[in-house]
Amino acid sequence: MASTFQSIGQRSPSGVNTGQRRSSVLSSGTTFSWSDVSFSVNKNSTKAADTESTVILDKAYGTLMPGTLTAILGPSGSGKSSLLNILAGRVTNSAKTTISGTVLVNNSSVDPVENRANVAYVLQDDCLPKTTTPKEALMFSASLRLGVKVTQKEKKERVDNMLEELGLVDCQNTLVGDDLTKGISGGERKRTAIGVELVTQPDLVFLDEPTSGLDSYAAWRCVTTLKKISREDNATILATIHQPSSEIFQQFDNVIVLGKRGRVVFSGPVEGLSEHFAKKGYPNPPDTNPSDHALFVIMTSPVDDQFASGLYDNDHDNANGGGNNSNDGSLKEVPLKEASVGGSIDEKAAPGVYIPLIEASFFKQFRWLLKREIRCTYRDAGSLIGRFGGTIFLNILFGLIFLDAGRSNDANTVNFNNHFGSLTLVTISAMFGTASPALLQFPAERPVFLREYSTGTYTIIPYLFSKMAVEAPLLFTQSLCQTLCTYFLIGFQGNFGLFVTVFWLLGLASNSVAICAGCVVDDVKKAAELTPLIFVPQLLFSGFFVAINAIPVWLRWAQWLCSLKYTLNLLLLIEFNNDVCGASPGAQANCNSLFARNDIQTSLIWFYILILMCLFLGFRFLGGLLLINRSRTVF
Ligand SMILES: Nc1ncnc2c1ncn2[C@@H]1O[C@H](COP(=O)(O)OP(=O)(O)OP(=O)(O)O)[C@@H](O)[C@H]1O
Repeated sequence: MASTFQSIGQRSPSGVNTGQRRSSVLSSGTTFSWSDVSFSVNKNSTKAADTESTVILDKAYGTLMPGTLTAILGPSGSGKSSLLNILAGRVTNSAKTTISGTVLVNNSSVDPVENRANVAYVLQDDCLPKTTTPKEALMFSASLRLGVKVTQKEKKERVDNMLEELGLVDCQNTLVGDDLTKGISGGERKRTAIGVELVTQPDLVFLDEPTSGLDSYAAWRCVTTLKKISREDNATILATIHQPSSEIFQQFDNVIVLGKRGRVVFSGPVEGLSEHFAKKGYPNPPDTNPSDHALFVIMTSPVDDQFASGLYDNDHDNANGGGNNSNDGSLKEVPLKEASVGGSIDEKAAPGVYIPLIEASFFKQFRWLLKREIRCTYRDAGSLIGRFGGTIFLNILFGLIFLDAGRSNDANTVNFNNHFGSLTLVTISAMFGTASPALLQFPAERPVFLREYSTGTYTIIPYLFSKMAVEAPLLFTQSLCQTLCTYFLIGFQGNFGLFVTVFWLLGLASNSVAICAGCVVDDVKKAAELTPLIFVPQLLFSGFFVAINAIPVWLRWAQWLCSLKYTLNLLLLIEFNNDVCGASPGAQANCNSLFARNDIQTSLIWFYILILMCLFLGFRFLGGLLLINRSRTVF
């Protein structure tokens, strides 16, 4: 049961890593086949021998020929998406899942993970940036994914042709939008997602439910376009589909029907489906869509009867890896075991690693990403207003509540505590204000990154740099706004420029922590739930509620991870300088007590700055690693 994917880690017979051969090998059309593909889910998240497992796919097989459009059909939960994900290299063996089988590309055994870059994969969820237009999305994909041999002029032409072909000309300059922001329609969004992949003229295209959520006309139009592209570009296209109408079903050349117990019921030309069911004792009633009939039989007749009737014993038996369908729709046997000669089977091979094939240079990736990031930022006016409006409102409020608290540098302990308290609260507010936008936005943006990264559009470093290049000036402006609102009202006495700089450092570090958290969780709701876990410890180590010296020694190490603590150390040293503390012996005593309680030392100023920089860079680096790790198992 615990066998690994048989072809994992293998190279093609030529010794070339198949994940890096996008155009050279596949340009003349791709024959893609698979056999004995099994997938099971272990119930206890372990592969121990006694672990119960659920079989999702059992020795699935199929063959796709160049220039054909194939559908994967089956009842809900029959494993359509799982099969597509496995073939596209988006799912690998893990503690919870076991996958085995053989995948052949042009008769050479490949590891689907390494082969990822050769597959244009259109996800069920569109995963497009909401503040981009269809034309910009296609241009972004074409510019970064088509090699330097294609000139920018040709890329523009391809984009225009694709927009035309997909019927997106009228909405090419409308924002994509999302559930909350009105943009192009659902069908247009789906076609844009398809265009983003097809503009690179891939040989192999997989689509997960391209028609879901579309009305019947939009669905028909979508499938018709796919068929046209398969013919014109000699592309090999495979799509999972839910309950297609007769008109849509007839557009497909071939169909693979998944049935019960993870088994393949039928794999062959669309016209052969009724015949297969009739031969096994389930004749198609007149005027009934063969795909509806197939699903109806699978869902309603007793499973044992289905197996007893030989419904799953195809003419193209498993040993041969399934049937093969030529362009004219006729069946042709291809013995896959024979075809796989040259791709040795090594169960001990290391799991495949996806190394994206990047066509564009580092600077080109950075330039395009930066351009998009800037555009998305200024187009998302609501977020900008919320961010800066919130900062200004809150800090004016602090300023009014703590009005002149910073000017009372006398020996009075109450006044001193107000002065210290105002600085602490403004700093806490700065931490939340700079981290929240990233914490709430990044989980929503992450699927776009994962899709683009896994299709080799760009690498992680230009992505993180481009985000930083836009975020850093925004954080600086936010810090400046905050300081302007509080500094003069409260009457802080430290250096204004140093205040802004330290708040900015805090913003950079908090932003990194937020991005790191956004990499761990799946959605905005979970990110919001994670907020206390990230920020409450920061408050505990800030020295405001409890002095650092009062925290148990074995817990004090955690302060090293708290940017708030070092920001406060710096700000207290800037604010409670010689002018403030030296005003009277009482003021000096208060300052000394404050610094001693929180273990703050003037000689360590550069050390505190260094820690903040390390937190900023360290969490950013960790976020990058988490993102790469995610992209291995999730799209
Ligand atoms: N990683 C996983 N862990 C646990 N269960 C899984 C996993 N992947 C797939 N499954 C299960 O496998 C079954 C098939 O899922 P899959 O999404 O492939 O079905 P489907 O045919 O595409 O369904 P639908 O048509 O409803 O989208 C489901 O019961 C699903 O819960």
